Amino acid sequence: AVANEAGAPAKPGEGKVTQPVERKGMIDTQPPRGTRDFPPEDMRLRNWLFGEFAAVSTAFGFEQFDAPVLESEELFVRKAGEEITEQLYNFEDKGGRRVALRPELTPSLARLVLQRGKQLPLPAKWFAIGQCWRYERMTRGRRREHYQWNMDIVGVPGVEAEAELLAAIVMFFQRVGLTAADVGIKVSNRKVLQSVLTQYGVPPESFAKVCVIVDKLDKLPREKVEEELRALGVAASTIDGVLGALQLRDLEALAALLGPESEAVAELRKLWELAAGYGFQDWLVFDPSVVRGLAYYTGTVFEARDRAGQLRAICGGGRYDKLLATFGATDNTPMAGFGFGDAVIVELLKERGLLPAPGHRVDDVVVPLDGALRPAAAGIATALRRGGRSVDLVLEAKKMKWAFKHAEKLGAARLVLVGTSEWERGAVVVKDLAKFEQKEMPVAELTAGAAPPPAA
Ligand SMILES: OCc1cccc(Br)n1
Repeated sequence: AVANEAGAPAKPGEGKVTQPVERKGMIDTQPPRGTRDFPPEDMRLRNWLFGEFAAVSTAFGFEQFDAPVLESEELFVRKAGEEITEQLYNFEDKGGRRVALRPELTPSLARLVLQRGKQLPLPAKWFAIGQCWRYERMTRGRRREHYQWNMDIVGVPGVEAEAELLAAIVMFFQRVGLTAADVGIKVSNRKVLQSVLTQYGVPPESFAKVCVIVDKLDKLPREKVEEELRALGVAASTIDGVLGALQLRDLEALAALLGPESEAVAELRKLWELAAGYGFQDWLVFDPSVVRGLAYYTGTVFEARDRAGQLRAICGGGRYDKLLATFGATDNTPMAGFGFGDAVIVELLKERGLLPAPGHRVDDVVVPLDGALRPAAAGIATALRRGGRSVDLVLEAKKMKWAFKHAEKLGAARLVLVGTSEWERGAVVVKDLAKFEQKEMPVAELTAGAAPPPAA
């Protein structure tokens, strides 16, 4: 810890960095609790995964945005008892401001939409890939950060938006080699729960809290859920009615329960019809027990799970038409979106043997065989780089044998040797490491593809 003047460990907020204490031994080289490093071999996998996220988002015509990881705490203070807000990574900064590391991206999106107001052409289709945080007591040893891919559609009231979002999720799964036999997407609609609660006379203001509690059904024993509902004032008979509705497993039974005028039934039927058009109906499972744990969902909700049910949700999302109103907006703007974390998907791909192992490789290794030729070698490397090649320029005096092994280790296609006698003839030696051929080549030929240097 950094000591303050008195030499005592600095207390939170007193973190003034003064004279570094005399260090006894090595610093702790591990990252902070609950966080991960991404050394190159892990960063290559992360770049591959994020590349797939971005490729799908682009295929759907979405634009990328980002916002600070640090947000005002007020963006996330909600009174619905959600785990995500109870584990907020929040603190007071040195200016006395209440701030938080974002636990999700949706509130930041809402803030940007409000910031733009009428200037934002609708519908807006935005995506982001951002690090999100939670502060969980390490008793459960779970991570405190993850990266989340979000896609959101602003300004489309119909389930056409949700169908497009589900199509993007399915395209991602297909791109990485998963099938509808591996993954199912459970779909429901919070209006199911809303209708049942209304039938039992539960006041609308309890709706969000009831959803957050009912969402715990697949994590907590039923009696614990019933206890939390009772504490909310939900009568035992209502709980039986609610839990009974959540056991339904087809739309016809739901229509029988909620009646032919039910909005939930109409929206779900429309969604299935659109899914058939896209061709991903096989991925969908109607499951009214899906409510999701975020208070602000108002309509469709969905989550993707491995069909074996061994893992936590791969991704989840839904419609949240009233979020802007909770931030003070006067008119409601329809919004729908999903969040897709970077952890469960990697576990699933690893289990299925679908995880790529992208290696580090370069196109060319350039090595001067004499120190006097180092400027020449640098010029060749620059020309090759301008021509789009990735080039490892050997920076120290090395023998050919070492350079050869180094080029092999880097998976290089060519080893370019800059030697005195060849250089005098305006040439270099190029070893093709795939064909095991070697030939002398004029520098002009080797660097022919190079773009001219930028105009001075
Ligand atoms: O999905 C909940 C969540 C939020 C922030 C960080 C982590 Br790890 N997990």
